[in-house]
Amino acid sequence: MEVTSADIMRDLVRRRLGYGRGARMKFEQDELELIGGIRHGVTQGSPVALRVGNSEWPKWETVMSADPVDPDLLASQARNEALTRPRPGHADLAGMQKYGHTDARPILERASARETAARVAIGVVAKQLIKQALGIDIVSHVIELGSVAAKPGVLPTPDDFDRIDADPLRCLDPEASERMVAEVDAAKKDADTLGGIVEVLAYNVPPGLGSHVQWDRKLDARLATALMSIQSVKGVEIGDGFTQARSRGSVAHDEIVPTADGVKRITDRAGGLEGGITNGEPLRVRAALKPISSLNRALQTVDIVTGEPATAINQRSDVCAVPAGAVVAEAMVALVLAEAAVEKFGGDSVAEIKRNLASYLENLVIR
Ligand SMILES: Cc1cc2nc3c(=O)[nH]c(=O)nc-3n(C[C@H](O)[C@H](O)[C@H](O)COP(=O)(O)O)c2cc1C
Ligand SMILES: C=C(O[C@@H]1CC(C(=O)O)=C[C@@H](OP(=O)(O)O)[C@H]1O)C(=O)O
Repeated sequence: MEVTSADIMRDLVRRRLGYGRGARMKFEQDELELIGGIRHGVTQGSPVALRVGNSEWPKWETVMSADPVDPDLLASQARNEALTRPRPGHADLAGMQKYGHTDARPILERASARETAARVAIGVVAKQLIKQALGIDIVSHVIELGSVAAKPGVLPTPDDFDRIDADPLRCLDPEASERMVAEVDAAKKDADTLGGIVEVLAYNVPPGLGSHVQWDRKLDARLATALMSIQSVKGVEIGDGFTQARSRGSVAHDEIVPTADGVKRITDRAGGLEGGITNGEPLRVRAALKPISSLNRALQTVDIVTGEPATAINQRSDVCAVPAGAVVAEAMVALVLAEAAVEKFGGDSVAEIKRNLASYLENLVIR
């Protein structure tokens, strides 16, 4: 299939955008290198390997050196002070306890959402596969930020893609977006941070991805794991899951009616998934991100070395990373769908997957 560094860079750039990101996003650059598996813009069937460097890395080489370094050199680097005051909400304390460190640096660098650059980059390969072989389009948007919610029930289509990206909060509702900007400004002024909710939709998903037969083959469970693995995600919703839970059965489900050539559902409250299997309706999932845990108004903690009460590590940070979280969520959904598509349709080339898909659709018991 076709995939170029320009395709991958496009999503890497999208991940860095969004109102409320910290200073790092402005001066750091993602440096992409395609290492293997792609030749002249076409995958070869061999594994695809890519590397996403950080243009700021040279400044960190001493601090993060694998081998012992001259203590005088270390001391001359301001950033090298031991980080002994773990931030509530970050991985700092749990990681220090588990791995036996008194310095949070090794924990926070590994836990950092910097890692999501790699997920977004490889997610583009997955997106290209599901687009070229199955015609699937993925779109994401921010539906809540802090206390502001976008108008409910407005679902973006692939035609809205550029409009969403042009919005500072990646929100489809311009009036809500304006209020979200104000909420980010207010949180920043108060030295505080914000979280929010993102929604990802996938269009043209064929019925039959995932399976009800085994817990670990259910596609809703696999999507939930993938989304929950994103830093700061604390809740996942499939379709209207939480609203369904508060409704009666008579208004919670998607009734099925006959059409000229098969059947259709008159609503999509289930988000395109029933029994852990895609049902042919648009796939719709949500992820809730908690507020960033590095606050300028630092929270109470304990200094791990002295045992004394302290205020948490306070360093430059995002006020809100929800729009970036939406782009990462797109990548995770694409990776899960690509895996499920290859399981279901097999094939060693795009043409073969297409043939297998066409034959499956043609032979569906009920269309
Ligand atoms: C795109 C993105 C950017 C983030 N930026 C920050 C940040 O600047 N400061 C921070 O403390 N946490 C940030 N986080 C969240 C932390 O990485 C996360 O809270 C931490 O790794 C602990 O994991 P958990 O929240 O999933 O438990 C960010 C998360 C995402 C998805
Ligand atoms: C570097 C990125 O995000 C980082 C994710 C992150 C965290 O704790 O998750 C904390 C911040 O970095 P630091 O506290 O080290 O300055 C973000 O800038 C990135 O997204 O490329």
